Amino acid sequence: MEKEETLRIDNYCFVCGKENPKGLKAKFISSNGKAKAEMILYKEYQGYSGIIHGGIIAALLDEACAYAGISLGYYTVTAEIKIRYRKTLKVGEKIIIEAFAEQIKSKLIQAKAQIKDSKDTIIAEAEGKLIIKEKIEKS
Ligand SMILES: CCCCCCCC(=O)SCCNC(=O)CCNC(=O)[C@H](O)C(C)(C)COP(=O)(O)OP(=O)(O)OC[C@H]1O[C@@H](n2cnc3c(N)ncnc32)[C@H](O)[C@@H]1OP(=O)(O)O
Repeated sequence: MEKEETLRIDNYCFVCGKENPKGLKAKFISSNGKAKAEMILYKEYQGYSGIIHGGIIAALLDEACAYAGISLGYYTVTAEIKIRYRKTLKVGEKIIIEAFAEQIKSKLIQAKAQIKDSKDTIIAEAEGKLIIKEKIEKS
């Protein structure tokens, strides 16, 4: 049987990679199944004029879910993610991205994430199903 490829982090993740010059460079902090990041998205990430592209919002929510899963000690891949876009996000607004994850089966982590603006208004929410690929070895 073919051996499964291991997941590697090489700092080039489009959302969080410090070395990806074209990435979003989001800085997540995470522990105990929770993840959080704050950032501002500029014009480079808009769709319609002045409004951040929904695909970028989805990527941030997905990443937040993954970080929440990582903080439980697992590398995962996203099997499913459902996004609810509640308000448009304006270019240049500060946002807070938060996620919460829990392991509900041996290979399945369920995660919820949301993005709020600085007035605490929910911009978008997500529910994700993450499949555990491997346990993170502590170095
Ligand atoms: C720091 C960097 C962070 C980066 C974060 C990036 C996040 C991402 O973008 S990940 C990339 C995008 N996602 C992917 O590429 C995933 C591609 N899809 C796949 O690899 C597969 O379809 C995969 C692994 C999701 C499911 O594979 P499949 O062969 O169907 O599942 P399998 O391995 O047999 O099953 C595993 C378990 O998961 C369950 N499962 C699979 N899919 C689902 C689902 N949609 N809902 C619920 N459970 C599911 C199965 O039922 C099974 O459970 P059990 O062991 O209890 O029977």
